[in-house]
Amino acid sequence: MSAKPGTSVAAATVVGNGNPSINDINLEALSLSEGIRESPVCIIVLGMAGSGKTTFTRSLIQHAQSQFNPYVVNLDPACREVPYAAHIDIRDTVNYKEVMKQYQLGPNGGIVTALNMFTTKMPKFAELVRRAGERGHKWCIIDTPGQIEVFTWSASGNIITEGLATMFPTIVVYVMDVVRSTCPTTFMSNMLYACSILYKTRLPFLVALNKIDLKECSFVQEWMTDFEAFQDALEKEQSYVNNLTRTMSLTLDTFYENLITCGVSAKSGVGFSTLLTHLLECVAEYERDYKPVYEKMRQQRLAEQATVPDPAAHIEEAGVAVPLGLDLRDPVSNTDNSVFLMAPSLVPQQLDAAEQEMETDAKGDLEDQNFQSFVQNHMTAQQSKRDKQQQQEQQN
Ligand SMILES: Nc1nc2c(ncn2[C@@H]2O[C@H](COP(=O)(O)OP(=O)(O)OP(=O)(O)O)[C@@H](O)[C@H]2O)c(=O)[nH]1
Repeated sequence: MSAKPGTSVAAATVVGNGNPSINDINLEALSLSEGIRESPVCIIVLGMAGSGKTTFTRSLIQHAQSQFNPYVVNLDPACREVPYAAHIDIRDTVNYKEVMKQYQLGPNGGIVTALNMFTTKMPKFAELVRRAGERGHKWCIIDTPGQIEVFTWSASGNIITEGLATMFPTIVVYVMDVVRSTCPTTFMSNMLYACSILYKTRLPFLVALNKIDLKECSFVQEWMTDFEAFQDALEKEQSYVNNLTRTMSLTLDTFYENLITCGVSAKSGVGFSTLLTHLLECVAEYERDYKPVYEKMRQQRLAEQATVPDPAAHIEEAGVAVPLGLDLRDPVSNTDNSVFLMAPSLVPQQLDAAEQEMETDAKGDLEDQNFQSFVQNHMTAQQSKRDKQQQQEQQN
């Protein structure tokens, strides 16, 4: 099922290949200077590729619909289709394939750059989320790209997360595939990743143990709470990293203590009513422990924005631009095919099958004609050669 066209965030000018900064978000201009709003609560859905983020987002929307009327955002520029109706869809703003083509990038570079470009529209994005809150959307659910590191370790992921957290209550849901975590070492690496995201985002964190229709998640919860049980599981595995895993599990003890986990099946919808309760706990946690920190951050930003230095004043300190190894050009300003703002109706359509066939036929005809004239020329040349030979023989 494909989503209905979302709202396009692009409207402003193109900024090179995207050079966003959190300071670009002018809080005063966004009518967000009064303080962190109560709603919508932003729920950022993260997880390893294939863990079930998109399916989870769809289920969460369904379960939260009546109570929280979620506003939905898709930030994965590379997905072909999403199984829910997104209010904002990055694919309506940035043409990921065109980004790859124009900047000569591979798939991951394309996603990062597309996200960077989207982030240059962060003020507009924040404004849309604010207005959604005023229209009665109590939650804003944000689905992120398949490649988790693209979001968690990129400047733009950081700007989006931090930007939202300084304007709205924000929490992170980490979707974990329980089926893939049955091996203690894989479980441990997944947990280390979750832990690193927690430290990086500094936001309330909920682990959704997904796919419990395929595998019960009690073993994961047991490994988190009972060190001996995890050691026993580890003993059964012959791996050279066992010692490291053992040490890590001890280190993560404190992390587990404060972690909220919930078993769900994004496919069947099992566990979602409990998950909603946990999400509300996370919101309370944000209000209690995190809001003061982010409130302080926003005050600092407001103060910084009030005293914006004149860039011209520091012109002498500016360095000299060094050309990059790659030929990174600004996107061609071409109305036919720009990387920015490709609302579905504006995207140059692929030729349909009939048109392609006609084009192929026309090409075929031309090739035929060329070939015929080549043969004709060849034969004429041969004939004139033979005539010349005959003339010479007659003269002799
Ligand atoms: N059995 C079962 N399958 C699931 C569940 N959740 C997701 N899946 C399947 O897992 C696969 C990946 O799901 P997606 O929702 O696309 O996962 P994703 O994390 O968004 O994937 P990427 O964005 O491509 O990384 C799909 O085949 C889903 O049908 C679940 O709860 N149970």
